[in-house]
Amino acid sequence: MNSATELWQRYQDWLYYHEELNFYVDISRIRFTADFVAQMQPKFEKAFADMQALEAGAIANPDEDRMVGHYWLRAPELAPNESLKHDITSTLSKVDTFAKKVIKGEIHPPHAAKFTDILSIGIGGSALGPEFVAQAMAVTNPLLNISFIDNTDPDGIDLVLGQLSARLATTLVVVISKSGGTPEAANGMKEAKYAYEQKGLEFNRYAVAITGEGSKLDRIAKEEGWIDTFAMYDWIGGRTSELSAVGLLPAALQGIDIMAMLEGAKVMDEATRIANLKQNPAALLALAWYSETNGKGEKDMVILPYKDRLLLFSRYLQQLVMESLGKEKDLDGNTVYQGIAVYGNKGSTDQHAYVQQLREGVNNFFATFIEVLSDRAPGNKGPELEPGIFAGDFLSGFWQGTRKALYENGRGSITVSIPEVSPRMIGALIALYERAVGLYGFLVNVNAYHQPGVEAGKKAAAVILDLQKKVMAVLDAETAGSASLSIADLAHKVGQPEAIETVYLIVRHLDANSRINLEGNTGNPSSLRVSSLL
Ligand SMILES: O=P(O)(O)OC[C@H]1O[C@](O)(CO)[C@@H](O)[C@@H]1O
Repeated sequence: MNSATELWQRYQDWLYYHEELNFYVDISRIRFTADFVAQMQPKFEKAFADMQALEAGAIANPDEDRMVGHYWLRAPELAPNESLKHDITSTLSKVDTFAKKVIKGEIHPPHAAKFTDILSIGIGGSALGPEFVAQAMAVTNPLLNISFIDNTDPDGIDLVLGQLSARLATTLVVVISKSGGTPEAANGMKEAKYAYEQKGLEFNRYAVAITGEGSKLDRIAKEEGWIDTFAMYDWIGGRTSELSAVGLLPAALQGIDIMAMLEGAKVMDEATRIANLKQNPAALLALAWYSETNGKGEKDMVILPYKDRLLLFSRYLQQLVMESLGKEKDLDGNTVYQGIAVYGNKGSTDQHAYVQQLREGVNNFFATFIEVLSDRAPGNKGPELEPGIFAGDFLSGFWQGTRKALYENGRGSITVSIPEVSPRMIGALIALYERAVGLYGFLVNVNAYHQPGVEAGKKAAAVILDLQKKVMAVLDAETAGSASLSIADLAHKVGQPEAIETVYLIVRHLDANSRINLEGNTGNPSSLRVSSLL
């Protein structure tokens, strides 16, 4: 299948086009055969049926005993009961009203007519969607500027708060955490609160929360009298929450048309509900993924949007795909080590970074190009760079050239083409990938809606913080004055001689931040003597 004529035929045979959205999916450059499609047919029939049950309210996340309802966010009429419908519509209208009031100045900071900035605090699904959408829809002069704290890196927090310092008194803080207990989000909130207090500002008059009802964050927000709280429901997973209050409130505050985002997702949902492989763009993606990875994650998914605005799409998809599919066990309890690794930034920039390896190196990936048909805002043609050639022509040429060069060297690619980057298209893209991941999860028989592996890291971190508290207590009790301890003695005295390496790493970090005294050579742990600052 290599002659140009054959490829052109394959392109036409497999091209998916959604007329209303002007949205294309091309999987012709994935080398699957008709036999493979026939073999996959029964699996898809089951996946379509499973997906239908999920949308009807089945417990699709058995471990957490949860329904999976992100599709209802853009079609509340499909929610399985009246109370859920009411939750969706009332939250949406609350988000819309609140954002309009903030933009008009009807909700304003205590000592100014209007908010100028938004500081969004959250991590994972409570940050990646809002960050992606903010960058995708950025404008030169926004109504409100948005900044993000999405980590517990103190230096990163200082940078963001430092940049906001002169405008903190007109900055609205949006704390987002579904569980309301994620340490990074909680720390970001505490650090922001401290910065407000340092300036004599009452934090509660600047803060709103988006969180599950009754969560720790919800209780804090209510007890402290924050401006408002917005509900996050247990049937919405973090990584599929961009079209809930989590993504819609930050977007609406920036003046982004959230109804268009929801509409784009709704139209895409209708298209991806069709139980027919060739007519369903999400099923086509899942088919291509399965073909490339053998249904076992054997190749990585490289996301290459040829559009700066879509730079963060790969990071957004990284969580959506990897947290959903990256599972040790399948739904029957077999050990399967499933998943598909996702990475990428943007073209043509990446052509000058890692595309060399993609073209010629280890063949362990398939590419997904995102092509945006319109180059610039309407009416802005830009300068002619060469006779008859504009900057966007280069971008398009580079994309086509890379697609061709990869294919010729036996490397597969998918191309998703959209007319422009708009709220409607963002909604459609999100809905397309949510459905593709869901269908693929059913194809490979994993629970795509839980993330048990993340808990292991969180628990291990809690153990280390606990050990650090013990280390400090021992140092304060035993080394105040002139005494000091070796690392081995210290580990022994905290009652965990086996954790000597952890004790060393804790001590080295404390020393680098001037919180203890350390003598000796840090590169030679056995030479060290540790003591308290007391
Ligand atoms: O919104 P929360 O509860 O703070 O969780 C943030 C993120 O943490 C995770 O639970 C684990 O990384 C994600 O699934 C989630 O998006």
